[in-house]
Amino acid sequence: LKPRKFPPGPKWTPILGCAKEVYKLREKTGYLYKAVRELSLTYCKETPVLGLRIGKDRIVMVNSLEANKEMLFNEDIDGRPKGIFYQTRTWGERRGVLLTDGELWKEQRRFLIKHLKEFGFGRSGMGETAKLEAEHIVIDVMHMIGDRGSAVIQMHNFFNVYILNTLWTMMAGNRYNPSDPQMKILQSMLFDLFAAVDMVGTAFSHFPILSIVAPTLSGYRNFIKTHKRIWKFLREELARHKDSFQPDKEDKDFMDVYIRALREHGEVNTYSEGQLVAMCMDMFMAGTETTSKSMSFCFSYLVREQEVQRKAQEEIDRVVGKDRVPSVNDRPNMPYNEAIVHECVRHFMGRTFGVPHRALRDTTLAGCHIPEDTMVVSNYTNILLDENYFPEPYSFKPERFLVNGRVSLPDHYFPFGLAKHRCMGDALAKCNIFVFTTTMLQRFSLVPVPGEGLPSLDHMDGATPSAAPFKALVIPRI
Ligand code: HEM
Repeated sequence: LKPRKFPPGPKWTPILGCAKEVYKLREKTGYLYKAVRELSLTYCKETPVLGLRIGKDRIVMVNSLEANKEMLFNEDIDGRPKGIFYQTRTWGERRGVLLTDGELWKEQRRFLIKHLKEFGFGRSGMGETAKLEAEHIVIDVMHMIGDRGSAVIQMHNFFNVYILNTLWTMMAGNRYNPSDPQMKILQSMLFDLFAAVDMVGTAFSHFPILSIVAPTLSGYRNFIKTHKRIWKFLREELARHKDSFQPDKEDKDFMDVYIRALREHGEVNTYSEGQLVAMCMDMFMAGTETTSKSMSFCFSYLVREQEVQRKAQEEIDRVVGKDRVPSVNDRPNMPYNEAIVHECVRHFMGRTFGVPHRALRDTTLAGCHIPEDTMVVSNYTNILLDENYFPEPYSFKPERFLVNGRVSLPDHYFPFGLAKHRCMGDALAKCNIFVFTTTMLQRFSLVPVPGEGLPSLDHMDGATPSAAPFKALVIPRI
């Protein structure tokens, strides 16, 4: 039964809830965020929250700016969802930092941030790592171009491994070559997984019985297969670290720090080897998927909008010149390029939902009753793609973040969340996007492939949306 004063929404039927209506609208519009918008227009004329039930899950979508701020600062809604979808990825237990809450999340998040800083996270070392990766990008692109004068490059997932490397250097002390066969498989499996599930779950999480009676159809089998592959990759990395660990030598990366803590204190409180693997998995997923998909939107628009590209290159040539590579320290002097970073993150987050929260106890939101264990999700579309906040929201206009030639971020721009669960990696994401984009544009121009038209404005739906696959003709400038 729908609880009293629960946010308005479609009627609930036994077992399915309103799954049928959501599914039909999603089929019609092609995207979950558009289905949610249509439902909100129908049922929530006066309330900024939409109440759904899909299978076993009570879900509240938070639509307005004010309601989102209220939700993100409400400590009663500071939990993360529980259940098969969120726990199968960590061996049936609650582990990691992305989808946990309470003491475990608090202690481990603090430990992770504190020690990652030793390896440059959130500090100047981060810019240096990004610069090194950007240099690899230039070498790899030049290699693709060879002596042909230009190359057609598949762009929508081009930056994935370089982005992973900036994080992995700190987490596990190594970088991967984009042509590494194991990394290629892992990245493509992750891409497919994120396209097949939503932020709020997937068929087998709303209807757990499907994981037994229809494991393939419900996506359960694929979910397990992808996770097994990632677990194997991480466990091998851990085994290598344990074998080469030398207690009297300085720690080289976060894995070393954690291994030292386990050797010195044992598996006490919330510390365990499983927790280390789960945190690496969280960082692997949250850290690469989000940034690389923001960059897919960035380059899709840069190829479409040659004028934006020209303005960015003019600023790069003026501030950095051609004799050195751009660095994150150039950011204060390059407002247009910095604004490009914010604009591409806006396009990415405007098409996705926040990481789900969970009501830890009965509470209220926008005057509605939110019972304990309800999933509560920020709907960023209604802020980041709302024309009242961002005029012509579907255009790519870096200028919207510039006031008197300087970057100025409005209060309604918070694509990394707010309050206690705010994204851990925003500084890294912004640094990578800035350094990779400016280095690419300093060295190359990207134009539509002759005869193939402009990159599509469509995009791929999923937990993290991506620009539709596209290619660009890449031509050296220097
Ligand atoms: C463009 C890139 C990114 C965007 C738009 C983004 C956005 C977000 C959002 C909206 C949240 C949820 C906040 C909430 O629950 O209220 C989040 C959480 C999180 N992000 Fe990011 N993120 C990005 C990149 C990264 C990177 C690079 C990392 C890793 C270094 C990362 C790690 C995390 C983690 C661990 C959490 C969970 C935080 C917690 O619950 O304590 N993210 N992110």
